[in-house]
Amino acid sequence: MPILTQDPQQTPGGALKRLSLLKAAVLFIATVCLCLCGLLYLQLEQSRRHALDVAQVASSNLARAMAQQAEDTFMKADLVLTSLVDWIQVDGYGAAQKPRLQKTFARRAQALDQLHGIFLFDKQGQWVVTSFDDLTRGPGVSDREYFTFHQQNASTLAHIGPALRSRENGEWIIPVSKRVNDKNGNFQGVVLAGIKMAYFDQFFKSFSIDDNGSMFLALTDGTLLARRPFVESQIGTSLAKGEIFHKLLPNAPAGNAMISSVIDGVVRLYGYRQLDAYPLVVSAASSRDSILKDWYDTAFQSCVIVALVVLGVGLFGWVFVRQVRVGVRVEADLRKAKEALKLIATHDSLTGLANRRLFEQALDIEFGRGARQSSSLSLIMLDIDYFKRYNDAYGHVAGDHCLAEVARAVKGCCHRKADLAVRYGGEEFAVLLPDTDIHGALVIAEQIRRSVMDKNINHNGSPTGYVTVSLGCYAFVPTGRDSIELFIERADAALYQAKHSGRNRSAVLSLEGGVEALMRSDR
Ligand SMILES: Nc1nc2c(ncn2[C@@H]2O[C@H](COP(=O)(O)OP(=O)(O)OP(=O)(O)O)[C@@H](O)[C@H]2O)c(=O)[nH]1
Repeated sequence: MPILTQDPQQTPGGALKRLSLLKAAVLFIATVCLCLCGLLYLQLEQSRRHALDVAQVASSNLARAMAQQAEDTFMKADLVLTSLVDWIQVDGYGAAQKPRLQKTFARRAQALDQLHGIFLFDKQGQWVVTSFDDLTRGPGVSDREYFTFHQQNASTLAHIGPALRSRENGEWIIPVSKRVNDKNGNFQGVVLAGIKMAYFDQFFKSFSIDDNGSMFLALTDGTLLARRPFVESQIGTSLAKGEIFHKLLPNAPAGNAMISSVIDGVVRLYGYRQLDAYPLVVSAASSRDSILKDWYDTAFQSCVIVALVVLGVGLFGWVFVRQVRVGVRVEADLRKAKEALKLIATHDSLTGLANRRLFEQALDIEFGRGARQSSSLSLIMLDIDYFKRYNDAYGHVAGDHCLAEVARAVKGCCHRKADLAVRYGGEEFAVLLPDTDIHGALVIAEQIRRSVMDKNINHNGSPTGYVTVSLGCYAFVPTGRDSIELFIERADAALYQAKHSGRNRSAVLSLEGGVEALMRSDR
């Protein structure tokens, strides 16, 4: 009958608690690391957005300033052209008017910094009057876009054409022109104000943008008029397929977008704006790399710090988990050692059967159980016959072997889990049979007796020639006020009777205290 006395710390539940502590530790460390990474991500994402927002406001403001400047520049040229056209249409541009016109052209051109010059062309495209002293000679401008535009369009509004090189001095200019009509509205020529591209270049340079930033002025059809950085070969190229002209302008006349340039492929944050009064678009952009340069530096430093912290926490966690694992191992070893000690303390080392200490604990428990359940408790006391002679004949070592063999036979007849085989002392054994009446006890006693006989252990000192045992059985229903000593004494008395009746037999003690039955050996 196994006695379970468990230390709560050594139960499987304790091990489970350790295991869940380990899991909790791993979970906690993983959560801390994840939280750190999450916080870093949130913080970096927030600062990245902030940097982009600031850059967005800056590029919007820049685009607004550029739009204002471009509108002022072109409006002034437009006003000059309007007054000149009015004058020419009233007075004509005959030989008599030319000197006055030339002076007026020159004065107006000098008055506006942005103007390269003012030109009047007749309906064949030949120079009539210019703001320059010398009249240019040549094949004329009938091939120029602005000239053919006015030739073919009756509109008297100012026209801004693609940038071109002046045939006067080769300077890059943006042409602003107006149609000149006769009294009947027929085409009579074109007045042109050339706006210096250098003027815009100077204006663009007055803003501080990063080395990879860009600013440009373009027609609404995407034709590039002026750009910083200035690359001559790019002037006149079309930006129509770029995202600003292709996608953004059709939806909103002003805005911001992070896009890759169609000109140089650099990713920039563009602020763009279409002018209200003229078919022009301005844009200012800072490269993404320069906007985020400080952010990249901060992000790198933060990542290094967080990586070090995560590493530290991970290392600490690893050490902690290792310690817990070592603790679990040590605890398991201790548990095994304690179990071994308990086994030593409660079992006989020679036979492996329960010792008297365990027997007494079991008796205590079974007396209580029997009383509670009103069930019969049986005890068999057995003793090897003529064992002294066996020792004398074969020696103590052989005697020990014999004892172990008999113990095996006894143990083999304890079929129920609650049955307890005990080495009571010397060559005497006891078998405690809970919930068993005297008949059952006698059956088991006989099984033990036969089992020992069946082992056929030679014993010259015994009349039978082999080792036999004598057994005494006693059974009663505990009442709760019973004496353990009396219980053992009665079984012992039955054993005494079996011995004195010739050995190799089982005896039963009746409830009245007398020996009721003797069962002889059948061999
Ligand atoms: N080898 C060995 N002998 C033991 C052990 N314990 C007790 N004995 C011996 O068992 C013998 C018991 O002898 P007795 O009490 O005279 O009984 P017996 O010779 O078996 O005679 P009956 O019981 O009357 O049949 C003694 O000689 C003890 O020394 C043990 O652990 N090992």
